[in-house]
Amino acid sequence: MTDRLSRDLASGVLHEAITEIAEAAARVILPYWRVGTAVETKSDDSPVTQADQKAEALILECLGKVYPEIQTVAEEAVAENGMPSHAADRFWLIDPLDGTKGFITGKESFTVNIALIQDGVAVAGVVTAPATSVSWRTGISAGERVALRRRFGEAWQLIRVRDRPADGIALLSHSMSDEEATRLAARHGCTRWQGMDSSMKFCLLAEGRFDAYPRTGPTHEWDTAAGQAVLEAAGGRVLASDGAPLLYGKPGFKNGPFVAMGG
Ligand SMILES: Nc1ncnc2c1ncn2[C@@H]1O[C@H](COP(=O)(O)O)[C@@H](OP(=O)(O)O)[C@H]1O
Ligand SMILES: [Mg+2]
Repeated sequence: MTDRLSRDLASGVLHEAITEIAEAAARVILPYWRVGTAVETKSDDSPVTQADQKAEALILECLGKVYPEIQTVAEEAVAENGMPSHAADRFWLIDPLDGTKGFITGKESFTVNIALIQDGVAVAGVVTAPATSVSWRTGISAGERVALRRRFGEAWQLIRVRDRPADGIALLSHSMSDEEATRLAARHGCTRWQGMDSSMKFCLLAEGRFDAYPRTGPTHEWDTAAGQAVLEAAGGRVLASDGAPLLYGKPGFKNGPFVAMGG
């Protein structure tokens, strides 16, 4: 394809554009953090705040201006209007505030997520952590896809997964008991583990600070796509239970179990 989106994807312009949008969304979210923001409950019992809704509205407006022809699948729009019946060949997956439970209790590990899916593959993505003003994204260097990190306003640094040490450390969702977590980490060759909310887990693997993120419980595709794009660009992998890379545009935009790995 030789349309503008394809050219922007190949040149790196698209990766920079979605990062600007994610960082603008972070600036919308931050005033709602640690101020006792009101919490509503969605029909699936998960929490939502004005921060989620306002950040998503900004992201959809900005993406619509830059790439008007591309389908968007976004967490709060789905909660409001239902799941789209199909996925286009190319579409955006958007989670304006991943880790909402941690956000509400004042923790730092909540993120803004935007990913471009092409033929089922997460080909570009940005994850931004408003509380610490850090972004991780895909980019293009010498024609190759790379992973980058920066604090807002600072220069981008290339990041890469580390070779797995003998005493690897797993990152795990908080949604399990300590016994389950220890067993799950050991099953993936890790002697230690740490609990963490949100897609930041993928990014810390991409930076080479941790080694595996196994997930047995359900997630939606917008929870994982941007993190997977960053991790793969840093040399890592995200595998579904069939051992193949996790793909997107599945029925109900739902993921089964997966394991994300560094080096
Ligand atoms: N039963 C379920 N079905 C689908 N997704 C679920 C789920 N339970 C939790 N999740 C997803 O897991 C995410 C939290 O992951 P983690 O535990 O790694 O922080 C939530 O993101 P949100 O906070 O955006 O709602 C939510 O979408
Ligand atoms: Mg989420």
